[in-house]
Amino acid sequence: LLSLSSLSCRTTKRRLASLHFVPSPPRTVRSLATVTAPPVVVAEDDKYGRKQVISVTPQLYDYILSNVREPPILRELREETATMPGSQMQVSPDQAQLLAMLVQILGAQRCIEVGIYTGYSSLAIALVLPESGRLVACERDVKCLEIAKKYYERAGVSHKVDIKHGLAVESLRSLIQNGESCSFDFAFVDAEKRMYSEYFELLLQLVRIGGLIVIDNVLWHGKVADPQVNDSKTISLRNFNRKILEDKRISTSMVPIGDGMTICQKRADI
Ligand SMILES: C[S@@+](CC[C@H](N)C(=O)[O-])C[C@H]1O[C@@H](n2cnc3c(N)ncnc32)[C@H](O)[C@@H]1O
Repeated sequence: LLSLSSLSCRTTKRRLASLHFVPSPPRTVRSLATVTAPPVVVAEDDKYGRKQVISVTPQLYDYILSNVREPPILRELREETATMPGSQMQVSPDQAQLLAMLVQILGAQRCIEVGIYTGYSSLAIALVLPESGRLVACERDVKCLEIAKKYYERAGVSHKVDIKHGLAVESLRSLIQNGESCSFDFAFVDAEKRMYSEYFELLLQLVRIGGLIVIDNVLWHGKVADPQVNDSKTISLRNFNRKILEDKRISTSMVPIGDGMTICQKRADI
């Protein structure tokens, strides 16, 4: 989804105002990318311990993308989706690569996705699942599903994807009612932002101990860190992030990739 590099200049400038650039403060984010300043910032105050932090400028983000191995079928889907009228955000190629890596590291057999859209992230997951693996993928929009199904077919992974058409919360509840609790290795959440807490609670039942729940958009275009922004989605995400931080049932890491992803692992002692 939205790269941090494409945060609005207003938000980004505010975020960067407390930081000291080397060698000199940029006037805009674009000037960082195209003129002189390197994408390295050093925090000035003790709070950050003068730590060096990489800021992902457009130039650096181009470089990151040039180092992503994106399968041609995924690239085609991404490009077709981007040209659709009113197109929504897909995960970015670097995010898709990370999701695929996590699935492979886990040796996952059973995965869940909440929010397929046209299928970019779900296809990235299905491509790396073993032949015996299954991805239960939830989506309410039938038109998006048509595109996703077309690409699952073309990629030869249709047999690995079990589409649940409808509201995701209902699909997740019916999996629990069918006795599938603790049977999934990996879950990815990228649907209605105000429902994240509900998705998370249901997925925590469905995922096994040691399994992962990955949540997208946790930085919400930087708005979660801006006290001036208080719309309902931003407040929900802020509350969700706090809830995750305090939740002793999981280990967690917030990763500033794409629009921000939190990786949670279900702990043994819940
Ligand atoms: C940001 S898009 C997902 C993008 C997708 N992960 C990708 O990388 O291409 C969010 C999707 O969630 C779906 N969605 C939103 N609310 C939903 C709900 N309550 N139940 C099921 N799907 C939902 C939307 O229709 C939309 O397709």
